[in-house]
Amino acid sequence: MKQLNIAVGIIRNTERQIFITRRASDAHMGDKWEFPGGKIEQGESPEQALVRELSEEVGIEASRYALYRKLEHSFPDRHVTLWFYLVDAWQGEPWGKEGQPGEWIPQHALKIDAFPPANVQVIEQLLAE
Ligand SMILES: Nc1nc2c([nH]c(=O)n2[C@H]2C[C@H](O)[C@@H](COP(=O)(O)OP(=O)(O)OP(=O)(O)O)O2)c(=O)[nH]1
Ligand SMILES: [Mg+2]
Repeated sequence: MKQLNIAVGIIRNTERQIFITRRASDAHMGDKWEFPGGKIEQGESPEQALVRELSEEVGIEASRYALYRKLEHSFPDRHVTLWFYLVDAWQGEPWGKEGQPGEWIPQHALKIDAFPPANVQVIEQLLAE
């Protein structure tokens, strides 16, 4: 079975809004909302992958981040380890650089069902803050 390590950014502004993006219809977990991020490549640290993915996907240069939660999830075809980082300082303004929809949403308004099942516990943690 495929084993993937994924670095993910929970980009939060001073108004406690979080920037989320929508996965492409034809991707794994298509049409689900996500925290931007992607695969940690060979030789990369999770932090390096985080900074690279946020630059590629939403056009920001992350400058302050801390590990918020690490979760494992088995999908029918793959096992993923997700490293969720809270990102609270960056340069630039996030946008859907790869053509994906993106929006700021109040932290307390996150919807568990809108995200992949691997995200349940991290969304619960954010909602409980
Ligand atoms: N980015 C992101 N991926 C998530 C989240 N929750 C979740 O289950 N995933 C899963 C979906 C995918 O199987 C995997 C992320 O892979 P990805 O498709 O974003 O990988 P990537 O950006 O490197 O893109 P590529 O190699 O396909 O071009 O993690 C999430 O909140 N954010
Ligand atoms: Mg990605």
